[in-house]
Amino acid sequence: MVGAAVVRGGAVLACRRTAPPEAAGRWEFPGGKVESGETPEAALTREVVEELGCTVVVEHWLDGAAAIGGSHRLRVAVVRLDEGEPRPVEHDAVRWLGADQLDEVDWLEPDRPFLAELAEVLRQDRGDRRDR
Ligand SMILES: Nc1nc2c([nH]c(=O)n2[C@H]2C[C@H](O)[C@@H](COP(=O)(O)OP(=O)(O)OP(=O)(O)O)O2)c(=O)[nH]1
Repeated sequence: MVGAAVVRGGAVLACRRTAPPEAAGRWEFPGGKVESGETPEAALTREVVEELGCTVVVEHWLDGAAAIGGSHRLRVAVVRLDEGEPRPVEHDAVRWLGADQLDEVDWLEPDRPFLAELAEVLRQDRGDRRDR
């Protein structure tokens, strides 16, 4: 599984799931399964088009991988918006969260190990903007 941390202006786009019932209302990175013959980067950009209707460019992968269930693992990459404005297709809400707001939503458990490094990326991103 791959997840996309869409970063813009020091904030990341968190998306609220609608299914299955035990995950509905909880927050995640847009993404999904890497299909056979597909690179993780291609899977990520495909899933973002499907779920948010916009294109992204993969910047870098965050450290580590989180176990999902018994047999899957989740990797998360920082991505940048390319064409279009993200709008939820499958999710019922999206929120832009700054570094200090990441704990304001109830993330799916496998996403949590990525949040500390992501907070650093967001702080850096905000700093870069101020310098411009
Ligand atoms: N997309 C996504 N899935 C996550 C995250 N964290 C996490 O535990 N998961 C789990 C929930 C699901 O069990 C599984 C991904 O399911 P999914 O429905 O989004 O992906 P999929 O590829 O099966 O679905 P689809 O896009 O092909 O319809 O990974 C996350 O940040 N993003």
